[in-house]
Amino acid sequence: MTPSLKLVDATVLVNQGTPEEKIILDHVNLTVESGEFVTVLGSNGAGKSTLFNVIAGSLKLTTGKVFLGDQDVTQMNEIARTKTLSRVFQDPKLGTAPRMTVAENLLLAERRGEKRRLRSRGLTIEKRAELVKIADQMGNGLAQRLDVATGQLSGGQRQALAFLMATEKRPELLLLDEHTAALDPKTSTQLMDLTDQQIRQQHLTAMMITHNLSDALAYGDRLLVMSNGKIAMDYTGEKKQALTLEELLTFFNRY
Ligand SMILES: Nc1ncnc2c1ncn2[C@@H]1O[C@H](COP(=O)(O)OP(=O)(O)OP(=O)(O)O)[C@@H](O)[C@H]1O
Repeated sequence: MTPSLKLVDATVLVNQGTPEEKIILDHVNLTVESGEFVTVLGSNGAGKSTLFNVIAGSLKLTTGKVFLGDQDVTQMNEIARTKTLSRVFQDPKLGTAPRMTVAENLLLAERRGEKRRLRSRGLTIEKRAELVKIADQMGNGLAQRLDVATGQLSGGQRQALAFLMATEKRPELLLLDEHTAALDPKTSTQLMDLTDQQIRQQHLTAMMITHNLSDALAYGDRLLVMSNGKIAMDYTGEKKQALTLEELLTFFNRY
């Protein structure tokens, strides 16, 4: 089977030719198989967001290649890549349109990567029932707020909506960029459980950046640790299962 993601010698050099020249992604080779759920850890400035940015196309590689499925997307811009991948950010304001209602946002997400414009008359009784069902999966009152402008939602509801929008139309690759970090512990746990459940049920390929070591251990079937723009550790299968919090802490104290 074709992997969902392949990075070949992916390198980003910034401020080229100046005293501030720096490699922020250092010859990274990474293959993520279809259906894998990968958690990504690393200290501040380790290169986690840079890794996601080059995958999503918001940052161009200096050298190397990015493949999504069997397609070489190295030269493809960020918007074109949204046909294949979706991303949820830490900030609940990103990923949803604040003046549009929850229902309108969900309708828009159904058409991710397509050129067709949103038609408000598209919300038939059947469609509404379908959206209620989708929003109800969160169990946080989102389903009762379909006609509310997204800007009026609580941070947790908005982040749940952003997650649902990212997965409503099945992405080839789902990028979760500290998507629970801005939430209170209870809401964060709720969204993390929903995340895991959706990834498993829909057999999604997902990568999740987190600073929460326990979440990185508890979720996913592979764990990457980034350091200085490189993948310093890559734990899969039984090695990931056997990994302990103490070992991870020891690793972090060393870097
Ligand atoms: N466009 C850019 N130009 C110059 N330097 C950059 C650019 N983007 C990132 N960097 C630098 O690259 C390094 C890695 O940043 P990155 O945001 O990927 O780290 P991170 O692991 O996501 O950190 P955090 O946990 O703080 O979000 C940092 O030193 C950062 O300042």
